[in-house]
Amino acid sequence: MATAGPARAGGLLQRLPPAAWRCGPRRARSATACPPAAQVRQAFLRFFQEQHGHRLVPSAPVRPRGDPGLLFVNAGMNQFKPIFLGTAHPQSELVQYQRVVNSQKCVRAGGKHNDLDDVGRDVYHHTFFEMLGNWSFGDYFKEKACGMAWELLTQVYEISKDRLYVTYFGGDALLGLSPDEESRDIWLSLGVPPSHVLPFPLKENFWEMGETGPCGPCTEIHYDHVGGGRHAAALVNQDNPDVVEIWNLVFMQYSREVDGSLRSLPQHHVDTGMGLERLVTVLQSKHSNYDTDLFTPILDAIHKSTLPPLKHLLSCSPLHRAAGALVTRAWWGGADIGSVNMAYRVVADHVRTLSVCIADGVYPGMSGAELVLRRILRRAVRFCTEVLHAPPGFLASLVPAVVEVLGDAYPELRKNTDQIMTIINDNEAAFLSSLLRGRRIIDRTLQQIGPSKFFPTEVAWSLHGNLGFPLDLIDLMVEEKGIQLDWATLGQLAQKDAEQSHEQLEGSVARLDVHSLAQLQRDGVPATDDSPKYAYTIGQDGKYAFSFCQATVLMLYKDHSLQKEVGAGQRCGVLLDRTNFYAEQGGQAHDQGYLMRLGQQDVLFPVESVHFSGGYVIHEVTTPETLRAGDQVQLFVAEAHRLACMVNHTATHLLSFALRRVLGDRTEQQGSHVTAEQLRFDFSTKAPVTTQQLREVEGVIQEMVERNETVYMGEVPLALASGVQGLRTIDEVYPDPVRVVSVGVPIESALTLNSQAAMQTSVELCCGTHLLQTGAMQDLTIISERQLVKGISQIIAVTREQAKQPLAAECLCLPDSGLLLRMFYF
Ligand SMILES: Nc1ncnc2c1ncn2[C@@H]1O[C@H](COP(=O)(O)OP(=O)(O)OP(=O)(O)O)[C@@H](O)[C@H]1O
Ligand SMILES: [Zn+2]
Repeated sequence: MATAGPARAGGLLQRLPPAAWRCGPRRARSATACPPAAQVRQAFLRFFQEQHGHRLVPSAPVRPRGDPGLLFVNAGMNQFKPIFLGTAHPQSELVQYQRVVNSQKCVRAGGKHNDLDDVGRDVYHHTFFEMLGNWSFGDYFKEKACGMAWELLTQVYEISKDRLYVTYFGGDALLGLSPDEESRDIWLSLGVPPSHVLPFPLKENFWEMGETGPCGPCTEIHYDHVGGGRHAAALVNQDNPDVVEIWNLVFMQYSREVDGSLRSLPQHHVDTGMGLERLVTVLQSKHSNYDTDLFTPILDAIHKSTLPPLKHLLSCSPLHRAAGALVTRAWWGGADIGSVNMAYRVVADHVRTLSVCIADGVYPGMSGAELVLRRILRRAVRFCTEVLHAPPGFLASLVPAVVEVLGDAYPELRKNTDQIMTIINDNEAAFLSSLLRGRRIIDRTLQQIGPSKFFPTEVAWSLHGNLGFPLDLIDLMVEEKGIQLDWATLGQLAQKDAEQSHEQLEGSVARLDVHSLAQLQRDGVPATDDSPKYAYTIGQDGKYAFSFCQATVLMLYKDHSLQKEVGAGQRCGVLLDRTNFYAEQGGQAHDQGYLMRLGQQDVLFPVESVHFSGGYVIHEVTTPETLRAGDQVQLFVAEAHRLACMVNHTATHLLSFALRRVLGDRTEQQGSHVTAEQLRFDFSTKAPVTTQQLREVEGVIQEMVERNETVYMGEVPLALASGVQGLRTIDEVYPDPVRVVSVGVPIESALTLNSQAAMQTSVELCCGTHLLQTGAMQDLTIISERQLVKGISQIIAVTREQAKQPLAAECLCLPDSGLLLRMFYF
């Protein structure tokens, strides 16, 4: 399909005032005539949705779903990763996506994409930003993608063409990759002058998802903020604030293999991302993102309540940036004008990030994304207090300004404003008091070490780990006394930490890669029939009988490839036509057990883990003997372990219901994890939970257990289930049809229109395995309840015999983590 002409583009924006788009850099600069950011965002979405048949998909929360390698959602493509990897559930909506458009909340403040250090120093990198993107999943490719991008920028947004430069992949001899001449020629054919079409090497113009996985050449669009007929090609990709990348179009056509080689992907995809803040800066004829209406209300709010004057704030010349870089090391001792400007930018940026993260359920904490958020908060607090001399509570007071800017696009901010402010205030108070404590520890240590060049590494590491002190802050504090941190040793410790968490992540996982998944689909291998996991009954005596399951080995998976045979002593994934093993998902631990080859009763193949990927269940085993495709196996699930998981999973549903009953309807589940030993349940609550309330919660559960209520389970269309009032869902992507679990009320009654059942008992969307009657739970005891942060609590509970045992009194102290911990002794 040819790209739409100007007439259609004009039609697209017909509801926008014509003047709104007439403030390009070469036109009159009038703040009022500039398109507000909201219109810019809207025009992007409408262009792809209405003119080019894309489906509008809402922004995913910034807390990643099912991607343990990722701290925050950092690009629009994250939520579509299962499509690129081929792991999307065959019954999920994802597999139907062909053309998609969205505006994604992104955080780049840790992990691979970490722009934290640039924030405040330049005027176009933020820790939180919005990425506008359009996607093709096996649909259009390079020509249409470039054509639409060019049309949007030059005809709809009316950006002058002579300010735009495009880059393409210039090839890589080592990898044997030729230049992406296809993209180059497309740009030329669109009328971009050859002097504006520039080749760049792998580093700039080849995009990779990670060390392995989908990748491909990209083509980027850069904008020259100076213009005036100059030729700025030499400034492209030079980190020059005058010539900035605005849009990146990635063409996913390869996958990087473990051995470093590249293989063609089964399907070619387009993944694009344009920073809204940078685009709005261009369209509002500004030079700095902080000068646009995405930031000015926040900067005004800072200005109104702080003493230092707002000077040169919005223009960040290279000179200013250099000054900014210098003062970061100096401002601890006192403020200067450069750091005031930087402080405004840092605080405005960080309060946006904090607001968005907290609204999406990431709270400042002790590890992973939570820890990163805590550092962001502490960095913001330091700038507020040390540079802007703002009183406690100042940072949180900026949240309404953030909500004013972003609340229409992301209503969750409006919904959670109070909670965001409370959490920021609580954490600020904890930090300020730990600053005092840290200062005392540092002073005492300095007195004790006598004449020494270095500050003791173990003290610094512990201040860093336990009190959340940034190492550079400790460095500045000891530097005043002429002492240094031993950065070499600290670097080794940090490296060790990173390696450990990497190993934990990579360790046990047996997941099918994109090629194997595509090959299985190509070969017509059906998704694993795992319905036997639900095949169990309960006898008169209340005992559970699990049905027997026999299956055929369809394929083995080892060294990232599908194999027909695996020799003895090898660790591999076993793909069967059917299984009764529960694969780790939905917060429930995977089953344990073993496989046995038919007719060979003396050789057990213990199952170490069970994973689910693209509809296939993979059993991870270390083979005691050769295993081949076609072998018949019997499956033995460890029944006691499975039953314990079932008890605890059903208990989790009852707990969720009972908490809502006792604490009110606004109690929302934030996360849960069910193992055979215990259950963990995180939930939001307005006020701290009292001991009395916890006893009531246990009482509600006890009644449901004593009534030995039937647990009804069944599959229903997702649309039907999600419309039910009071139904418990968590922000997960559910398959369609979806499984519903209802306690005491048959599914049909629970889901009828106007049914109050979901308000009066536990009705949840859930794929877990559950008891058939609540009686087997016997008892439930909450063994700990603690507040993770104000507004979010975590309960750990045990059931059956364990619930009846008296607990040993134990006192847990967390070093100044801002956590309130309570243990209950029964
Ligand atoms: N930290 C950020 N703050 C604001 N916008 C960003 C940031 N990082 C990326 N973007 C925007 O998202 C688009 C796509 O992201 P991509 O990963 O290609 O950027 P990038 O190559 O990291 O950008 P840069 O090289 O400028 O840091 C960019 O073209 C830019 O407009
Ligand atoms: Zn569940």
